[in-house]
Amino acid sequence: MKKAIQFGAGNIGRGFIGALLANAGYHVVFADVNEQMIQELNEKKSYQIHILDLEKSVETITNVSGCMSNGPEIIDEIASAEIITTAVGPNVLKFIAPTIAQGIEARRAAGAGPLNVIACENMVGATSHLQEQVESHLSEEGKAYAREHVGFANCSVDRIVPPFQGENLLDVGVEAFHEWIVEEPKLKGGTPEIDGMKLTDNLVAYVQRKLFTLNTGHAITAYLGFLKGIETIDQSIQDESVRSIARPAMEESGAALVKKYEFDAAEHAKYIDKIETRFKNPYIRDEVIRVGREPLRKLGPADRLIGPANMAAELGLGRDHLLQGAAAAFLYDNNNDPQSAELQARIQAEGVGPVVSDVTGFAKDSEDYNKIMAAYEKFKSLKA
Ligand SMILES: NC(=O)C1=CN([C@@H]2O[C@H](COP(=O)(O)OP(=O)(O)OC[C@H]3O[C@@H](n4cnc5c(N)ncnc54)[C@H](O)[C@@H]3O)[C@@H](O)[C@H]2O)C=CC1
Ligand SMILES: O=P(O)(O)OC[C@H]1O[C@](O)(CO)[C@@H](O)[C@@H]1O
Repeated sequence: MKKAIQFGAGNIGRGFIGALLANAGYHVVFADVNEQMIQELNEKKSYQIHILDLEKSVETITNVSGCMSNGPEIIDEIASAEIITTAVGPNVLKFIAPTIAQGIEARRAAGAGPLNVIACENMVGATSHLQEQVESHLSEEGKAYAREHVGFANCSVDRIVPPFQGENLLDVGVEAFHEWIVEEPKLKGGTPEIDGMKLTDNLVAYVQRKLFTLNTGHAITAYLGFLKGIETIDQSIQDESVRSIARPAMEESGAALVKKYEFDAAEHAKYIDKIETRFKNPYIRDEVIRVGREPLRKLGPADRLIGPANMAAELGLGRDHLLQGAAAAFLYDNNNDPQSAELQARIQAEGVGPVVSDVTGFAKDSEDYNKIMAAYEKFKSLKA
C-alpha cells in the first residue's frame, strides 16, 4: 500500500491534509512530537472529522498510524513513503528538515524511487524554504539524488480548522470549505491521484490570493476584535466597526491581486464574499487569539498584513485599511502568546515608532509608516 507521512498531527494535519491522503488510499503515518497524540493514533487507528457548517456530517478516517517525529523509526518510514506533507507551522520546518534529510539519505542508500514533499503552511514558498533547509543537511551524493528523485512542491492550503473538543482526543471539527492547490511542475514521478488536491503551474498567484485575502481579513478581524474584547471571529466580523476595516482591507488586497495576476474582478469579489461568510460561520468556535497568534510572523514583509500593502503600493493602489489592520496588530497584547509578549516588550523598551519601522520595513515618516502610526494612536486611545 502507498504510504504518506504527515508531519504535524494537529488541526490541519488531521482535519485536512492527512484526511485527503487517507481517503486517496495512502496509509498515513502522522509524525509529531506530541506523545499522547501518537499513542492514541496507534491505538485507535482511526478518528472522526466533524463538519461544522449549515449541513453537518461526520467522516471517519481510517488507515492511519503515528510515529514520533524525533525518534529513530521515522527514518524507515520516510525511506518507504511516496509523499511527505507537513503542517507544523513555518517556524518548525527547520526542526524537521534534518530528519527529512536523513530519510532522503536512507532512500538513496536503498535506491528508492520518487518522493514528493509538500509543506502545507501559511507561508509563501513554504516548501522551497523547507527544501533549502533539507539540502543544508544532505551530503553531496544526497543532494544529487534529491535533485533527481525528490520533488519539492509549494502549495496553498485553505480550510479553517480550529481546536475542537470532541469525545476523542483525535477528533477534529472543520468547516466544509477546503482548497489545496499544489505546484504541479515540481512533482516527481507523475502526479499523485488525490481527490481534493488541485494542481496549478501558477502557484504564487494562488498562494498570495489566499494569504492576502482569507488570512489578511482573518488577522485584521482577530486583532480588532481582540482590542474590543471580542472572543471569536464570528462575533468580531459581525461588529460593524471591525467589518468596516476588515472588509475594505480585503477589497484593497483584492484590487492589487486582480491587477497583478489578472484574476477576474467579479470572480474575486465573490471569493471575498465567500470568505466573509466563512468568517461568520457560527458553528465553528474560532478564537481571535488563535487567528492572531504569532503577530511578529504575521507582520513580516511578505506576510498577510504588510505583504498586500506592499503589493498595493507597488501598483499605485490604495491600502489605508490594510495599514489600519497592521496598526491593530501592533496593539495585540496577549501574554500567553510569546510573540505578542516580545512585541509589547519591544514597544515598551524602544518606543512604537522604531518597532513599526523595524518590523514592517517602512522608513520613519514614510507615507505607510505615518498611516500605521496614526491608526495605532487612534486604536490605542479607543482601547484605553
Ligand atoms: N488550522 C487551520 O485552520 C490552518 C492552518 N494552516 C497552517 O497549518 C500549519 C499547522 O497549523 P495547525 O494545524 O492549526 O497547528 P496545530 O498546532 O494544531 O498543529 C501543529 C502540530 O505540529 C506539531 N509539531 C510541533 N513541532 C513538531 C515537530 N518538530 N515535528 C512534528 N510535529 C511537530 C504539534 O505538536 C502539533 O500537533 C500552520 O502553518 C498553519 O498556518 C493552514 C491553513 C489552515
Ligand atoms: O495559522 P496561522 O498562519 O497562524 O494563521 C491563522 C490562519 O490560518 C488559518 O488557520 C487557516 O488558513 C486561518 O484560519 C487563519 O487566518
